Amino acid sequence: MARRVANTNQRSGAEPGAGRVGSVAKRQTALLGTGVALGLLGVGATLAQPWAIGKLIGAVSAGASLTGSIITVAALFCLGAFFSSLQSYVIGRAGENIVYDVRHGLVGRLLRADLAEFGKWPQGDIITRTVTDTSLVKIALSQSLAQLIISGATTIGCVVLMCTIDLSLMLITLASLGVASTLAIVLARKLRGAALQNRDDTGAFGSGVQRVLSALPTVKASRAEPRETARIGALAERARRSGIRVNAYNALLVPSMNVGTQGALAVVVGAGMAWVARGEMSMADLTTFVMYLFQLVSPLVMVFMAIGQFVQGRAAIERVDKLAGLPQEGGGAADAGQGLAPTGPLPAHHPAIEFHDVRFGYRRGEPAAMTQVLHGVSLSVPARGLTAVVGPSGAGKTTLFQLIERFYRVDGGRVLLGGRDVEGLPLETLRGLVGYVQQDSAAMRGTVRENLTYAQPHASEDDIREALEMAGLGAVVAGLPQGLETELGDQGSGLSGGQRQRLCIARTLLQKPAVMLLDEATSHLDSDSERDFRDVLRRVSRQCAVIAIAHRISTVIDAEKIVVLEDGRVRATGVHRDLMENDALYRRLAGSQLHAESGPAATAGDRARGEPWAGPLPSAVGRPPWGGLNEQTVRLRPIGIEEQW
Ligand SMILES: Nc1ncnc2c1ncn2[C@@H]1O[C@H](COP(=O)(O)OP(=O)(O)OP(=O)(O)O)[C@@H](O)[C@H]1O
Repeated sequence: MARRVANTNQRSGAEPGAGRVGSVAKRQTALLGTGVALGLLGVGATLAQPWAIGKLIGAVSAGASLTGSIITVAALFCLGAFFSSLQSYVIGRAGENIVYDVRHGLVGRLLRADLAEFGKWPQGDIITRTVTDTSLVKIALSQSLAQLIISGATTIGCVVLMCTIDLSLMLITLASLGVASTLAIVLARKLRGAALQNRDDTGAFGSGVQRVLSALPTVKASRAEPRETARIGALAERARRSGIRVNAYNALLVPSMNVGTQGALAVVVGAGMAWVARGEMSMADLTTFVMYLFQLVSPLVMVFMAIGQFVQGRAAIERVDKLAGLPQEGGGAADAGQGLAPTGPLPAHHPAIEFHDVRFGYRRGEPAAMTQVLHGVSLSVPARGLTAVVGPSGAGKTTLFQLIERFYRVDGGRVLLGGRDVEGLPLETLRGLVGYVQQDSAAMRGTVRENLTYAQPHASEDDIREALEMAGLGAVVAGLPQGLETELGDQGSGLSGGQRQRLCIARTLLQKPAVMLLDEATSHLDSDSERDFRDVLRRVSRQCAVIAIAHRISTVIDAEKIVVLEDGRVRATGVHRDLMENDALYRRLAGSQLHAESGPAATAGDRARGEPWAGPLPSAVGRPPWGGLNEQTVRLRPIGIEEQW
């Protein structure tokens, strides 16, 4: 019976991302409020300055004492500067807190994201959203929001005070500014669309760069540098074009306000001077009015700049919210800690792992189309000993492991660990009991020790030494310049493929799992190391259940149980000798391997016998139509090989 309709690990479908950033910003309300309050105090001091200067001019005209007026003006200047710098510090601090909270929360959600959903996102875009967009969120939610409030308050204050000085002059001013403001609002709308496009284009560029950098040796070996440079250049060009559009709207926004305010200034000074000449207005009032108009210009421009920034920031907020809305793993009763969480080894009377009629398919594309991979798989793995899974490429071997780890959920049937459905186990418990060495051994940048103790950060020195020895890596690590403290590069570069693989095996051994999953763990090992590794497997499989996916039948030839998987179905189960007798596919797999292993030996032998080796191909050798070796190439090969041809 098909119990589930979706194979993602999340329970409630896509999670709405909207509002996540907003709720993070709410935590900074107190600090932002303090910043805005300080800013408004600064606004008060600034708005009082023209009034105090008007008083000073009045005192000069009346021949009165100037001391009090001068002290007031100086005090207002100092207070304005003090509040403004304090406001700027407090708002900046709130901004940094916001970006920290957003990034911290986002990384947490990314690491707990459902793998099926996570895999749909280009990694470069994820990085752009996590690093660059979050910076824009900071600017939008702190600086521009505060600027909007403070400059808005200054503008309103100026307008009110100017109205009290001369209402007619103020109406003339507002009419001149109205045209510019309308234009600015239209421009701000266009800016938002352009900013959103530019963020997406920048994300696509980031993805393109990440894609080639993660496969640089392949790019070089395929001589694809010019092609990739052109392809990524085209992405950069798209980002450049949308960036220019953002810039153009930004460039129009502020000058359109400047032109409006300068026009207003010219009209006000002309009309005001005429009224002063007719005795309808005092010079002190006109001076104060013009000073307020000057004070109005800068905050008004700031309001529109802040709108521009906020609009760009909103585009970034939408992008970050969408990423933060990635469905999460777990979330069920078991993960909330209500499930019975077994600790320590699994009960010996239960099989370690059981698959009961498991059906599963990956979903790809939008709308999702399912490719059925497992068609009713049933198997069981004893609590101790080595169980091998063999089968042709694409048969679904790795998929079995992904379902044990609950990276994906089954569409039908059940997967049991120690007699309990993995669905009912908290993920933390499940993944603590199961050690997984992946096909592409995942080593990371960091020291050898950090890599080793990744799953067991507090492992003792004795345990580390034992795990290294068991994985056959003791001598290798001892020979490294700084031993365990030797730094490895990205993806563990600095070690050979085989050493990286053994490092990952040692890491899993250190975890002392109840079930150990080894996905082609010996593919990088040479014959001697493989023989040693078989001893390791023997030793480990006495302690726990070991399930090994093996392309090399020789690694698992003495396994207690071998499962042959073909096209997502269990085709046969047994020990090596039985399968050799009874299963044609197994015989073929084992046979082709023996053949493959004897091939290179013959070649090496031929070379060792000192057969003539013709060296590099002459440049005149033509390229056959299918791109492989041609007749001349064959003739250039050593005699032993030529005979084989
Ligand atoms: N993340 C994925 N999304 C979609 N399809 C997938 C995904 N991973 C694997 N598949 C498909 O599922 C099928 C089984 O893949 P799986 O990796 O389990 O095979 P395998 O037997 O381990 O192969 P190999 O021996 O080559 O590693 C393949 O056809 C593969 O294309």
